[in-house]
Amino acid sequence: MSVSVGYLGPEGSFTEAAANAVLPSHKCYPYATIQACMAAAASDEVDIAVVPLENAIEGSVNMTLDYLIHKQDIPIIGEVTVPIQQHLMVHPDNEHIWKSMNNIYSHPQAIAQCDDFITNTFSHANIHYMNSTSLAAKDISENPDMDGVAIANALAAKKYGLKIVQHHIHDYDNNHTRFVLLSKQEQKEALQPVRHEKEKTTLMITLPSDHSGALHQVLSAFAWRKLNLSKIESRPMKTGIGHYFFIIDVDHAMDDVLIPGVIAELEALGCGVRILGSYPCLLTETVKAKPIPE
Ligand SMILES: O=C(O)C(=O)Cc1ccccc1
Repeated sequence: MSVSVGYLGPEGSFTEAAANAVLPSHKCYPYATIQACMAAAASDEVDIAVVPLENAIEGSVNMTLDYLIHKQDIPIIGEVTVPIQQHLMVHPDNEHIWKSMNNIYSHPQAIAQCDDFITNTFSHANIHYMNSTSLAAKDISENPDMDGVAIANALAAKKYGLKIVQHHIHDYDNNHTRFVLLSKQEQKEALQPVRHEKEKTTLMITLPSDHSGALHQVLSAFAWRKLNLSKIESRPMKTGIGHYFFIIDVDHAMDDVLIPGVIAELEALGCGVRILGSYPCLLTETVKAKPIPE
């Protein structure tokens, strides 16, 4: 059965590439912002939303995390990590004058991933933050007089007929972004053909106020059960200085014993616990091998 998939558009974004990599045979629909894409999944306009959550160079995509925490409780049903290559591209009319152009357009994460390159090569330029890298590429392609360059991926350059003038301009080689799949349904059928390496559970935890050693006790609840944590991050509760949620990724699927045991222990400490999802870490290159003929 085919499902509908929303992604941060327009076509040619990194998010579209991630969505196509894991759900290649499903229809994908572009949304102008991360929030609009998540809202589409919350209102059942699409079955699954694919949005960026974390980048190896720049850290969390706070927009995504905060929407999940504060706006809509849409479970994480899968994650996929993909390599990210940033390139500098211009309208073909401007191929030979790109160094003198005065405006750089891209998504804030892409701008941040290329900070050294921008500082060294474009210190004179104005930076324009766009909703996505592909929107930046599209705008440049439609406006040769914009006096600008875009930072985006090779797919966007191809799709919008732009000329890549500098390849691989991200500051660190190992540039990866982790995208999450969000859905109100489990979507077992859609995900069943996609191989995965392991499972994770993401929890949002609030500490009891003014309780010394509370975070230490929270971490002990995972430690003595030998549950490995792959991420811990604090995000503001937005209720006052010093009020934080902790978002914790556990390298373990929701089960009947260990994770419920942790949650019960944390609640006994006075913590609030919300499960943001328990989900497979999907592998991109693989759609399940064809069955061997009998
Ligand atoms: O702007 C895009 O193309 C996105 O999909 C968001 C993004 C930006 C930079 C790195 C990874 C994802």
